[in-house]
Amino acid sequence: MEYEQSLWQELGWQPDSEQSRQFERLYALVIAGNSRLNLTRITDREEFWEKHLWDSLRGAVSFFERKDVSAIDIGSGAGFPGLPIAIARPDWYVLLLDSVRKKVGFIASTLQALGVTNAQALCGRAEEIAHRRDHRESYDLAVLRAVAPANVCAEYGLPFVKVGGGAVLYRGNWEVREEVELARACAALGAEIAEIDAFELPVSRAVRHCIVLNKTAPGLRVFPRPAGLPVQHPLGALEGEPPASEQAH
Ligand SMILES: C[S@@+](CC[C@H](N)C(=O)[O-])C[C@H]1O[C@@H](n2cnc3c(N)ncnc32)[C@H](O)[C@@H]1O
Repeated sequence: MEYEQSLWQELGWQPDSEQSRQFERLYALVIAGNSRLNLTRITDREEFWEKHLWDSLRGAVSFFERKDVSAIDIGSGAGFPGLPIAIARPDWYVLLLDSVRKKVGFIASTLQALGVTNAQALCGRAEEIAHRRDHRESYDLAVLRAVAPANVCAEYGLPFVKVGGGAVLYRGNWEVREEVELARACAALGAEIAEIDAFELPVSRAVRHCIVLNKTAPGLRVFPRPAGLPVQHPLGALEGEPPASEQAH
């Protein structure tokens, strides 16, 4: 598997044989589940390795030096980026949250089939689950890929994060306007933008940005606002039409 070897070299992290086996099995399960559940448009094997496995790990790899991290993947869909992260770091705990029951069912059965015991799937909306005492400000790391505009993702994710913890927003293109809006949202949510990490995927050369947020202060209890409000009235939004790239990944 020369192709996969070169991907992992570029990431600076190598799966062991058990993790490679789990990635193979994950691919087979996603392809099998796709016909029933329409989970992803990425079905080509090499594309799956690059856009689902490599990309999922790329956003979290800078945290890999930390042990026993408690992480939450919000809007996990078929399990990305949280599932590859849970496979890569068996000492971490990863909660995979999504509001669509059939997707959460797929994640739960996949965790079982893969023998992944350090992750759980939960069905619910971020706006509701973040107010539960057992989840609020309880995680070292929140990851969100392709869920909503960045300022909305900040409102979904930061209330789950402990003070001193972080969030990674996986984005495609990145515009100045998004950064201004995100910075304004972060100011309301007790966080700051720590890093904007721009890179290209190793094969397709598609542009990606990982936006790293640091939680610096406890958040106000009003956040996240009730379901739907963060999208309808995004925190920190500037006047005028949002850029077309905001939802893109
Ligand atoms: C485009 S999919 C991305 C899935 C995955 N993160 C990925 O990158 O492949 C967005 C997912 O976010 C979920 N989602 C959107 N808003 C949500 C919310 N407020 N709470 C929980 N899940 C949400 C949707 O159900 C959907 O599965």
